Amino acid sequence: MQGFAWKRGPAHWKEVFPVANGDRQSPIDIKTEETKYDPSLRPLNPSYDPASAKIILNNGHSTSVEFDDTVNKSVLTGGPLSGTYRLRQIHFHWGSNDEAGSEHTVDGMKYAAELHVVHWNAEKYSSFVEAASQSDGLAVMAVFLKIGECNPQLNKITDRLDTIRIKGKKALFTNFDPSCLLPKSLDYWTYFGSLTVPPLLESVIWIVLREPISVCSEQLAKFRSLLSTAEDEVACCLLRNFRPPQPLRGREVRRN
Ligand SMILES: NS(=O)(=O)c1ccc(S(=O)(=O)NCc2cccs2)s1
Ligand SMILES: [Zn+2]
Repeated sequence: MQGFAWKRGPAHWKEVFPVANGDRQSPIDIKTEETKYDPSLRPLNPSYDPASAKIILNNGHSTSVEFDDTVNKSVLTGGPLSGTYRLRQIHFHWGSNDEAGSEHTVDGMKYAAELHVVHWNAEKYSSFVEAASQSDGLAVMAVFLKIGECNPQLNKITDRLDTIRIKGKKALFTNFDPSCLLPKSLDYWTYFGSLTVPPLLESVIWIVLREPISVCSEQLAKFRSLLSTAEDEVACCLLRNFRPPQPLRGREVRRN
């Protein structure tokens, strides 16, 4: 059934995952005038070991780089977080053209794409799956990709996509520190939300960086050339994979 919900798109996810209508769903539109400065928020402290990177994968819904999360080798601390969150994977969201593709929006503005750096609370929970069902289980750092200059760091990912075009394909991918995809400033907005894909679990502390990184059309075209279909299926390109903004339901968005 999950595959069916996926295929019919975000508007139908509530038929299989009723939490889609929950009161802490993601993404959201960030209305900058309504964000609240919080002096208790600390600087973000990502600390990643490039040796943690393991594989690059096409799961049919996005492309991800998966990391070794069996030990605290690559972690995120600081910011709004209590304790140490372990790096699990990174992935991207994009659209069918350069005018849309991000999941979060800023005062209604869509960026061309969005990078998600996914971490889990390994201090409190014994596995990623357990953490993913807890209100403080996951921490996802979101980075906007703004159309402009080609991003040489992003080429480390886009140059490998032709080897994982088909859904389910994976390839070795190591010696990669995702900090190379972060902007100069680590200033952020933060709010309590959810996974933006099924099962839409409301277990994510979102940390949205305010400064975007650049991406060019040619690099985005490589993401769109990935297939959402497996070897034995009629080929279908993964042209878009972003969920639109969801109701804020009274939540506060804080900034450092
Ligand atoms: N867009 S997003 O950052 O909200 C993510 C998308 C996929 C994520 S995952 O790879 O961590 N799996 C999430 C899970 C699947 C089953 C139990 S949890 S996180
Ligand atoms: Zn995501």
